[in-house]
Amino acid sequence: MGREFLSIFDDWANTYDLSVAGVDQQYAAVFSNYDKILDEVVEHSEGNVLEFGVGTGNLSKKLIEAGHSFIGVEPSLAMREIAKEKLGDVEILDGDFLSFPVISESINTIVSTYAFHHLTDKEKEVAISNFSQMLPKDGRIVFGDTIFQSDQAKEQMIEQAKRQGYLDLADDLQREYYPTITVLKNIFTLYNFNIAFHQMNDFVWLLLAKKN
Ligand SMILES: C[S@@+](CC[C@H](N)C(=O)[O-])C[C@H]1O[C@@H](n2cnc3c(N)ncnc32)[C@H](O)[C@@H]1O
Repeated sequence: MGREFLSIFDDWANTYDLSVAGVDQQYAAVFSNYDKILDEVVEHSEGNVLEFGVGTGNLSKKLIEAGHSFIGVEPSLAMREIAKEKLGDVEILDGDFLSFPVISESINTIVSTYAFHHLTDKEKEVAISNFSQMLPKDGRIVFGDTIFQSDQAKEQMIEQAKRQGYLDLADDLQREYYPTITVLKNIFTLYNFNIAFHQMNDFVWLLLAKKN
């Protein structure tokens, strides 16, 4: 469950860091301000951090450099191998948002960038329910991901991508489960979080949630 896009990431792993640098024109706007987005996630993280969808380890590296105790979870073997090359002796577990090894350390902040949209909205709710149980009072969730202000805004972005000839991007926006702000607000509120959103580029928003 939630792992149906894994082969895409196994294939993308070797060139992923070129994409985030903006080399792939189709995704340049999605990855615009990439470093700033990761820096903001680090800025809002506190204490022991658990990251999902580590990818090639770019956010992990910044969290470790900022002095956080860190555990990563990543389902793609190819991505885990690149992250381990980059990070050295760091714990990166084989797992995903819904299914991962038992974490015995107490966690203060759960983070993720460009990954939560791989879950359907129903699966997102299951994940947040579980994270709410894992986190203490004032525990945080800090996500950066593509989020839309409305279904209509999402449709407009898909049409714009088609007009620009960005057909991979248009397919991606239609295939994966990019949520609206309203859907996320409802889920996080239901599971006892206060939540705020900040827009980081035309696609990506920072989601800041604190457990009551
Ligand atoms: C676009 S990359 C983002 C990588 C990194 N977080 C970053 O910001 O550059 C998405 C990552 O999420 C991982 N992923 C895919 N499905 C997932 C799931 N269900 N749970 C956790 N991670 C998942 C992919 O393997 C990939 O490494």
